Amino acid sequence: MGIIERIKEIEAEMARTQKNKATEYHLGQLKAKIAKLRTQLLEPPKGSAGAGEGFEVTKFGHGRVALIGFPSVGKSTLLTMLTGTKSEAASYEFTTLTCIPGIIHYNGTKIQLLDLPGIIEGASEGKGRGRQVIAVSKSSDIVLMVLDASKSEGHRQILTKELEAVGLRLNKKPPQIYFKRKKTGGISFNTTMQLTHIDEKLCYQILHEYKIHNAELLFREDSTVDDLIDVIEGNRKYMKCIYVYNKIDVVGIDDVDHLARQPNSVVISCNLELNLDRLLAKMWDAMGLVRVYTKPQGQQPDFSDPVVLSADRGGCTVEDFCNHIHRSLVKDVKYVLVWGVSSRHYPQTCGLSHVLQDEDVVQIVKKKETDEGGRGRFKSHSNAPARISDRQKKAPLKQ
Ligand SMILES: Nc1nc2c(ncn2[C@@H]2O[C@H](COP(=O)(O)OP(=O)(O)OP(=O)(O)O)[C@@H](O)[C@H]2O)c(=O)[nH]1
Ligand SMILES: [K+]
Ligand SMILES: [Mg+2]
Repeated sequence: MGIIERIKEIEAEMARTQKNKATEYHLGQLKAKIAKLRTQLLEPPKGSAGAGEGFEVTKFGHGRVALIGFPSVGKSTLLTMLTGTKSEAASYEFTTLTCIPGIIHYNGTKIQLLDLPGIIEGASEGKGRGRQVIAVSKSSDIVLMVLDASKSEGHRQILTKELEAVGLRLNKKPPQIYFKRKKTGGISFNTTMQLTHIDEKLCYQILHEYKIHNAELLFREDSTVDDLIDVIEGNRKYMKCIYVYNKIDVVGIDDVDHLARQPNSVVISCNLELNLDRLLAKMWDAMGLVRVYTKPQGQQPDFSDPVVLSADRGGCTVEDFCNHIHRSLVKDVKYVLVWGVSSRHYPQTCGLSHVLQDEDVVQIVKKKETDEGGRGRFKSHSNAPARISDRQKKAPLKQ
């Protein structure tokens, strides 16, 4: 029996089983069995180059966004509208057969948008080009799930289920469970609060299913069996997703209003060019990009070419900023001056661990540069230099 048949069989057994206190251990075990099989399914078949075969597109720009959706919801039309790159659109399904990249220029940054073939129910099991599409979406920073506003609302759940089946978790935080495998010592089970969905016995049973007999387990929130399985599997990807309801030109105003009020959702019409600016703004917020402008000593900041950082990709500290400019820079940095949202004074003297925010201006002061030299040139910025040297005397900067 193949893996997919085995998953189907267990799913059928779960559907047959009544949910109650007596069956909860058995159901938990079945869930773990399915999770294990799904992980097996994700491993590329022997001899192939991997699940994303034929779909690889070189990463470009400051972030990557994937368009996921059923066929003919308007993904290609949207790519063409937002990037100017022409991706063929037509009224028949499966017009797009591969991955087509375009670039969005927004807020001085470049964001790579990927058009993909439509996926269908069963994509996670390899139907259509599901596996390749999913591999590409996993490589992106956020997902735009494109939906047809005139079609069933159930499509959103079906797609979410497909993506969950391959380990993608949309708009969810990683479970607050500490889990560490050990060589010896048995299972240590601890919680910081009362658990209402899971108990010690069930945890042991799940761990047993994974043949884990020595581990440390600490629950920091009221977790579920699914949370525990996610943590044990360890291969889940947590991503932000915006639900994009397209074709609002063909539905009534009440429906549009209803869809627009769903969380993480935006309603658009490619045909009428409605609300695309709102979509871009939401996308920008979800990506959490941090633009940092470099200010050479004694000169105006360079606002044309920001260093773009991201908390999800590499981090947003001063150290990350320096590494972005040059790998060897960090060791020469004495401190930096920061103007902007993240600074308490204008400017604030900061060390490498300071976390920068969008549109901060940063000036690097290197170790060999004398304070004397800096002082003269800082004059245009009020009394900044005097404050800096005073503070330095009092509290040495943490590096
Ligand atoms: N009414 C209406 N039709 C639209 C809109 N956007 C796209 N369409 C139409 O929807 C059809 C499908 O558009 P595509 O862009 O090819 O859709 P797709 O999601 O890329 O489709 P596949 O590549 O086949 O998965 C085309 O006939 C488009 O003209 C819209 O905002 N309103
Ligand atoms: K189409
Ligand atoms: Mg298409």
